Amino acid sequence: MKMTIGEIVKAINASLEDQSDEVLQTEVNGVCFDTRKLTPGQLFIPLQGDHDGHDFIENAVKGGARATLWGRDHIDRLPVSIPALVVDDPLQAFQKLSRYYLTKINPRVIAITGSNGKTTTKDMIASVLDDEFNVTKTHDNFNNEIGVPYTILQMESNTDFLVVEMGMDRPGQLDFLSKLVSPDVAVITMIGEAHIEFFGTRDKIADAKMEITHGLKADGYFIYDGDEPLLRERAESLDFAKMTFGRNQTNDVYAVSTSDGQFRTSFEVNLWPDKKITIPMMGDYNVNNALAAIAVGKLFRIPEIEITQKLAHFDLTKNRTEWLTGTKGEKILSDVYNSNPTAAREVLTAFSQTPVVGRRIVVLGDMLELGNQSPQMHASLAADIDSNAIAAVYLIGKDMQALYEKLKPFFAPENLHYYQADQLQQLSEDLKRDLQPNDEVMLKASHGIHLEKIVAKLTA
Ligand SMILES: CC(=O)N[C@H]1[C@@H](OP(=O)(O)OP(=O)(O)OC[C@H]2O[C@@H](n3ccc(=O)[nH]c3=O)[C@H](O)[C@@H]2O)O[C@H](CO)[C@@H](O)[C@@H]1O[C@H](C)C(=O)N[C@@H](C)C(=O)N[C@H](CCC(=O)N[C@@H](CCC[C@@H](N)C(=O)O)C(=O)O)C(=O)O
Ligand SMILES: Nc1ncnc2c1ncn2[C@@H]1O[C@H](COP(=O)(O)OP(=O)(O)OP(=O)(O)O)[C@@H](O)[C@H]1O
Ligand SMILES: C[C@@H](N)C(=O)N[C@H](C)C(=O)O
Repeated sequence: MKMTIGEIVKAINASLEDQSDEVLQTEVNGVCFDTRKLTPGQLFIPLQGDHDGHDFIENAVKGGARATLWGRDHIDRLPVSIPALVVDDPLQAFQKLSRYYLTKINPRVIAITGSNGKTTTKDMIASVLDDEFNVTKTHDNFNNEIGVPYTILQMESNTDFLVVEMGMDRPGQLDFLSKLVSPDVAVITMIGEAHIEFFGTRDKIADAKMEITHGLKADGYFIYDGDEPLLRERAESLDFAKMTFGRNQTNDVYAVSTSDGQFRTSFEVNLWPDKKITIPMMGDYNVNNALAAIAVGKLFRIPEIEITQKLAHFDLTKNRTEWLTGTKGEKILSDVYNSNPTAAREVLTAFSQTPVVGRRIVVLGDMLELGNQSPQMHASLAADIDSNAIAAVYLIGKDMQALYEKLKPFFAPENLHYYQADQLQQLSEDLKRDLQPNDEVMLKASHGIHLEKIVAKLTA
């Protein structure tokens, strides 16, 4: 992104003391809200976290910030060494600037949400489009009221498509994000139980997910999991053009056959009979993510051969069904970015079918934000852990105790381990000790449990 300070001042209606041409014509080359990642020439945006971003202005200046937004309630500490664009609320100004920039660049916008599969589907869609078009996509998991404006402001001036992931954990959030980006295409991958603590039922999660259509352009497309009744019944009342994907043959795009592999999954799709499509990852559920990407590719007339090739090779964001090798040579399936019952069940099913020379070992951490249903939801995973397929289980977190109790009758004590949430270090040491070169170990937990620290130790 390149904009002059004068353009930014106008776009967000900021106050600026020094209105000299020299200042107004100064160009910034990006935005940053974390001085630890700031590069010279950027506009610093002080946001509120546990600390106040305004407290890091000296770091911003040292880091080469060319200008900064500045909250009016901090006017007593107005910086003088770099232009300070004074606004009522830096976050709202950040969002307003992103809206202005989006309108200026005017790409086609594909917005993706869903309880699971957002990041994977986003990566697949971006890959399918990026030969024919200039694509900017969400990086990492930057999918909320900060992450989406940040993604918008990453666009270059020649961006044709913005492929943006949208997350939510409260009603109203997707309404805001959808109206911020005015998508040409809105995609819902599926409805699970993520963040059900704040909704109570999957029905209410579906209502919140449907908010992604609130900003959809009148001639836009709504693409969704047609096998999900909660989405089908809500889509019926919408006037938008629609495309469905899934396994039922009533869908516009459906998988005809699938074959699961450890490192790749193949399937055929109704659009191109007898043509095998391969994705470089395990998990039958990822076929659905690929079907959504195929629907988008078809919508924008990407040739079938190109869609197939791009799905076979795309850069999946880390910590999602990612195979790694441990220091002893053991195979590690790292799926540690987040977890919820549907996602955990899907990965356990896929992992239990992988070919293995040694033992299959499962490491599961708490699934957060499930509310008062959480213990039962944790215990329910016992149905997906077959002691004939899984040799040993390691569980960590308060609610994983419910699963631990459920599994006791099926595993010898030496093969069933339970750890309190603050015993991550002990779990790590025990796994380091117990894992053997021929083992395969899968790890999955909510972000807040930080199993990525264990993956780092096992692969260091
Ligand atoms: C505001 C901010 O930057 N927060 C990030 C910060 O949090 P923290 O409270 O630790 O900030 P600090 O108190 O340290 O600092 C305050 C600000 O000052 C900046 N700063 C600090 C030190 C310094 O030396 N220089 C500085 O400039 C600092 O950058 C702050 O701005 O750090 C955390 C750890 O890195 C970040 O996690 C935190 O990021 C917040 C959470 C955030 O929203 N980041 C977005 C870019 C984002 O999209 N993050 C996603 C997570 C999104 C998510 O959880 N999505 C959910 C659903 C959506 C729910 C939504 N309501 C929500 O809660 O987010 C999902 O299910 O996907 C990500 O990173 O994964
Ligand atoms: N279509 C799907 N159906 C069910 N589970 C899925 C699906 N796609 C992915 N998953 C599971 O969800 C995990 C996270 O995938 P991904 O990061 O793509 O989803 P996400 O919606 O971005 O998740 P989060 O909101 O936690 O970032 C995967 O590793 C897998 O366990
Ligand atoms: C940050 C919050 N929206 C989130 O993603 N919570 C999950 C459940 C976690 O922290 O693991």
